[in-house]
Amino acid sequence: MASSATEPVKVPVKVTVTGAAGQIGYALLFRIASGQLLGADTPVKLSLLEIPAAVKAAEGTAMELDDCAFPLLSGIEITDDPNVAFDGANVALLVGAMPRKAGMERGDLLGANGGIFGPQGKAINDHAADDIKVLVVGNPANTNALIAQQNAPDVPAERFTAMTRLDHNRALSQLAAKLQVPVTEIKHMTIWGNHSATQYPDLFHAEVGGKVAAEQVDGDWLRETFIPTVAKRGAAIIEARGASSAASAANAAIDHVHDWVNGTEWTSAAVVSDGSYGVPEGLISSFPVRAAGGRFEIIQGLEIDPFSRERIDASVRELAEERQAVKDLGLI
Ligand SMILES: NC(=O)c1ccc[n+]([C@@H]2O[C@H](COP(=O)([O-])OP(=O)(O)OC[C@H]3O[C@@H](n4cnc5c(N)ncnc54)[C@H](O)[C@@H]3O)[C@@H](O)[C@H]2O)c1
Ligand SMILES: O=C(O)C[C@H](O)C(=O)O
Repeated sequence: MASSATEPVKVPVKVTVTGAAGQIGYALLFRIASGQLLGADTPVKLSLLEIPAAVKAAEGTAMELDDCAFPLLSGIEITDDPNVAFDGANVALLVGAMPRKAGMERGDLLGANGGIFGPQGKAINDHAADDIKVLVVGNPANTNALIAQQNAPDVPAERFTAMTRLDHNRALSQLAAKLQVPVTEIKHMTIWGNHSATQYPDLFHAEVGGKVAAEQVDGDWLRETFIPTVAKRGAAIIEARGASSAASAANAAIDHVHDWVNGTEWTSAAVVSDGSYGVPEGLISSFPVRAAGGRFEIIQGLEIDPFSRERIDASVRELAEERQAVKDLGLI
């Protein structure tokens, strides 16, 4: 329907998706185009970045996107050149990277994937729109985000984030099943640290029915079942599916950016540390965050008990080691 003279016509938001021909890309693009990322009144222009060998497959996905006749989709471009893909981008979803195979940890991918994120960070620095927001999904996500951010010195560091929303959603689901409550009853869930097996899903600040979640489950379940189930869920999915999570990862990416843009009282996201909670400045670590006015802000003032302190410190130590490793590789 044509808009009337009095209706403001919204300029399409340019959303760049890397790894567009991959598994997550396939689960993600249709949801972005349907309005689930930015809202039902925001037109989007998709920019798909792929390696040359996968451009044809991305073209096939674009044909399918066309065939959906999404009212909000104002255009699709496909390229293997990051400088083109990020030109004028408002939102960048950095998905394109190799997934791990059974028996690997996500950090084992640093050598294979780290090199992707420096050039992409530079292209974002040189070409993206002033309001660019970046979510890194490709693993190891926190340190890849750090590499991109360090290669984009002109972009405010806070615009670079990494995805721990899948871990957050997994934690909600596991706790809801244990307590036999709807996920909507759970408030203030938090993932701290790295998107890795050292991550710390925290039930000492989570609340169910207004009461601390950790007090509603037994300590053994919390330590021996809940934490490892959430932290190792990615490996369990790989074991079961023979491929890494895709639709749930795409869903988490939608949740992350949707809440970043539209606001939320409390979620988990890996953001650049300002030193809060003893996390060394500059590391991209998961925190409890709120979002307002298009900005994430680390929720302050939480008391950290000794058990949680130890877990957070262990995950943050791993992030510091990964930062050192990419320094040694000359990636930052
Ligand atoms: N943070 C999370 O919670 C989370 C969750 C699931 C998966 N992941 C990670 O997301 C990444 C993608 O997973 P997938 O299942 O979609 O993998 P996939 O192998 O199906 O797709 C990856 C795609 O990226 C493309 N690609 C590779 N290098 C590229 C580059 N330089 N520029 C653009 N595209 C490039 C490949 O051609 C491929 O099409 C993996 O690293 C995986 O481990 C992260
Ligand atoms: O675990 C993986 O390697 C994929 C992804 O990071 C996940 O958490 O499912």
